[in-house]
Amino acid sequence: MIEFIDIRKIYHQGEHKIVALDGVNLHVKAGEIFGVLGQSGAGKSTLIRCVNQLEKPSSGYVRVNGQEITSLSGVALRQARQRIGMIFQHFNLLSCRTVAENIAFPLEVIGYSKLRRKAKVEELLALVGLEGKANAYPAQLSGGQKQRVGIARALAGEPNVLLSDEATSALDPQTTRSILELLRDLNQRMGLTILLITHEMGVVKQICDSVAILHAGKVVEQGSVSDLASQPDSLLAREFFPRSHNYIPRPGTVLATVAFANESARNSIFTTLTRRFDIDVNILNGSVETVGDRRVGQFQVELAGIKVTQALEYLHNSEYAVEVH
Ligand SMILES: Nc1ncnc2c1ncn2[C@@H]1O[C@H](COP(=O)(O)OP(=O)(O)OP(=O)(O)O)[C@@H](O)[C@H]1O
Repeated sequence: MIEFIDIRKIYHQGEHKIVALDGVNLHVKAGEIFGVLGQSGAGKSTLIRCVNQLEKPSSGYVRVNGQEITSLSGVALRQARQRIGMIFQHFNLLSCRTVAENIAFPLEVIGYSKLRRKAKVEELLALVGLEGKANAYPAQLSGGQKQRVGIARALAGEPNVLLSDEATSALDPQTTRSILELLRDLNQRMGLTILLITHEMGVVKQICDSVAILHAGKVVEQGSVSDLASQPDSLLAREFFPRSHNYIPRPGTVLATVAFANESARNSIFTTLTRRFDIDVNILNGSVETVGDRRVGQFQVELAGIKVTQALEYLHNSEYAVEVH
């Protein structure tokens, strides 16, 4: 659906060269919610803006809906962009236009008649839960309502791809959750492919199917969120399950991280280890998170007893991932 092929982007500032993207290869599959996570300056905005050509890559290609968008210009680019909606951190609404007029704006540009615009705006208002707000101005809306207008406007041209540029970063946690729920709902009901950039782990946790972690213009990890979260040594798991590095194993004990991606497994494992291998299990730290429809967890444990090696082997051979420190 969206393919980034060896994308490099270099900005020139006087004598200085800033390498914002350094050989990015990614594949966003149709119908998924794909998150790009990274710290400030990692290159996230540059990357997402390459999809609709708000930024031209210095080299490499971007394919959207099977079409190489990087080679398009003029009318062909405008038509391709119609299939790609975008929402922004600060909503980018026109303050002098009502909600209905903001949503109708892209429809005016593509030449819808007044009657068709009215019907489409009503449909979009209902879709984002803003019935009754057609005549309000942006200044009269809450942040969450403004983003709903942004989403309705982005969907006006009936895109099959939605780009989200830190769309919830300016919102409080509860509003963030409701906007993410709306995005998930649109993704499921309309089969909308969503590419979002964020610096918030909570966003990835709540709605992303896949994730790429960007660092200094390079992808340093990518994959399915639940797979990465259940690998003890992935960067994503390190973020999901912060570890304490203060534990010094007591003599004769082994310090290990045990990860799992199946909640029913967790309940009995430490009891099983104790009974089966006659070892002591001291849980030092750990938690369980909901990731998509899976419960994923990690525990740091201290193991003591003669059969610790056998217990670790048992874990390795079952549905746990284990890292011994
Ligand atoms: N128009 C520009 N001219 C020069 N340098 C730029 C330009 N846009 C971005 N950069 C630089 O490119 C790098 C990547 O910036 P980008 O905005 O893509 O990162 P980001 O991960 O989105 O950061 P943030 O989360 O702070 O928005 C940074 O070093 C930034 O300073």
